[in-house]
Amino acid sequence: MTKTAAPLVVTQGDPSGIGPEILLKAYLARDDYGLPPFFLLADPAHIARVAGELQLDVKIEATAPDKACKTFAHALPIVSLDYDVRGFPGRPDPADAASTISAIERAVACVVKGDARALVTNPISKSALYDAGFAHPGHTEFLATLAHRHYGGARRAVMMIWAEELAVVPITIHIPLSDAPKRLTRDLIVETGEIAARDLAARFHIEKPRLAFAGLNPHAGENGALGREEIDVIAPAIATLRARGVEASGPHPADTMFHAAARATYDVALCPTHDQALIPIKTLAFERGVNVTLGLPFVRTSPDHGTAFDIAGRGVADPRSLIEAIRLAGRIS
Ligand SMILES: NC(=O)c1ccc[n+]([C@@H]2O[C@H](COP(=O)([O-])OP(=O)(O)OC[C@H]3O[C@@H](n4cnc5c(N)ncnc54)[C@H](O)[C@@H]3O)[C@@H](O)[C@H]2O)c1
Ligand SMILES: N[C@H](C(=O)O)[C@H](O)COP(=O)(O)O
Repeated sequence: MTKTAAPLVVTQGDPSGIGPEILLKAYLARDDYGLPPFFLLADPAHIARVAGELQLDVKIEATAPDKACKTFAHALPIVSLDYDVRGFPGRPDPADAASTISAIERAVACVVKGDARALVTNPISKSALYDAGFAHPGHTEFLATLAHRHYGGARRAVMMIWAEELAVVPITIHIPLSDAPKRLTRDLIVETGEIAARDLAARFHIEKPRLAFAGLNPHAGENGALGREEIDVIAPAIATLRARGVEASGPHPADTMFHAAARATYDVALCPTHDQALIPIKTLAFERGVNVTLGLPFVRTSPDHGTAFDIAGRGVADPRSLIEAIRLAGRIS
């Protein structure tokens, strides 16, 4: 199958979360949003159960990846994971962890083989997977490991959350906040900036991406009086990036770089810590934001929200972030 003709592959995510529901709703909205064909990696019996319970009138067809595009017009194509998924809404079950992990591994294998052009992941519960022995902090880091497994070489995956009005990159991701200053090295900042600049040019067709770096400390350190990371680590990394031809500015005070006029001056904001980056985007565009993994030899997108166990099974989950994730994966792959 040629890459552009191939469908997207979507993972089940945690089957006790809202993933199955928003996927069914996205399929029902496929024509309204002009979605490219996709298939789901899941247990067809479980997805049929969710559709029945939520009264979502979706025809489901178990199929193979090469039949998915044809099936997509009249039924939701599901490639079976070969697990009997329990997926009771709102109650993550350790017995389902293997199927959740398998879906991610198989989705990457599908993309590597050319059976799919890009992967879209439904949310996983990190703590539920950790309890089951999953050794990776999140999708982003796991996908770097899978890329290494398939393609070899050192692989670094960079998280970006994207919406029309703002794109953000957390430079450190799934680590305790107290560890972030220690992990924030010049090399990490330079590598993250180079990956972001390269993929924004290659995949988002921004000719000369403008990167804006946030400081770590209040007021970006106030010339060293409120912390020295800006002077000792972040500014030298920005200077290195500039010397390598990347358009980089900062370090900017993190609290004042997200208002509309400031946002107009850059294409992506890179922040030392996870929440510095994710709070502004999830405040501005929670229902539309897309998590995109940069730096990999394949495209992966995901909704910007999590498993939402508190509303799973109630039929009220908003599918728009997943819909935008599917659209973006189609656009940039
Ligand atoms: N891509 C991913 O796999 C991903 C992303 C973020 C969080 N998570 C995981 O999700 C779990 C729960 O995280 P959380 O509670 O911080 O965030 P969450 O996004 O699951 O939920 C936060 C709040 O937003 C609401 N919400 C989320 N998505 C919604 C939707 N589509 N429609 C309507 N309301 C929605 C929830 O009901 C909840 O009140 C955690 O284990 C976390 O690790 C996974
Ligand atoms: N850090 C992300 C967020 O808070 O939205 C989320 O946990 C997803 O991370 P992965 O895509 O690495 O699972």
